[in-house]
Amino acid sequence: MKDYIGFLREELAAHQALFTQLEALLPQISEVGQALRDCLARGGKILLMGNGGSAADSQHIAAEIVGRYKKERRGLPAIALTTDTSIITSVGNDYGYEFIFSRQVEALCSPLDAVIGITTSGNSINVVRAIEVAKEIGATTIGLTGGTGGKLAALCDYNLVMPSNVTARIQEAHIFIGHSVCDILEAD
Ligand SMILES: O=C(CO)[C@@H](O)[C@H](O)[C@H](O)[C@H](O)COP(=O)(O)O
Ligand SMILES: [Zn+2]
Repeated sequence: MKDYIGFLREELAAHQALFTQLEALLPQISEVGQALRDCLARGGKILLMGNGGSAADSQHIAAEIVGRYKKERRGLPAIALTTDTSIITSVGNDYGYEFIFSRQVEALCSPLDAVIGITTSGNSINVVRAIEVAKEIGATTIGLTGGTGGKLAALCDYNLVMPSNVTARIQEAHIFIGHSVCDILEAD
């Protein structure tokens, strides 16, 4: 019987190498956590978006914030812009897929808010457009990307660029960051 252990060992080694490099990003992760605390303290909310696995990450992080991560506390305001299939299909159908997030930012975002775009390439056009609209509104903008950071890197107030070109590895690091900022949001 064929086994996959050699392959898995390589995947694990690549994951571990990336996580070792995350040490260098801890100051930036801390800053983003503080920016999100400031957003909530001034009465803002957190909007998140991404495609595919990053859509799942957006929902996962919003659920931690609205519900509970580790601590008993009041619910905090966060919305994943990836969940309303009526909005996504109508805006996608009537205006185009590239507008599915920007239209929601236009409708829901205030200058008090923070908007988090999650894209491993940094180039998903629907995320890029949404961040552009968030900037016009005056919200705090945060990009979680990989590789070179793509188009998003030039746009956001805070850019967390994972030092990898492999989508799966970048996503694994993104969810570590999502959990880390939840830790910071729940800190005393
Ligand atoms: O989860 C994965 C791959 O691990 C995929 O669903 C992946 O998220 C999709 O291909 C996305 O469309 C990639 O978009 P992006 O990360 O470049 O913005
Ligand atoms: Zn994935």
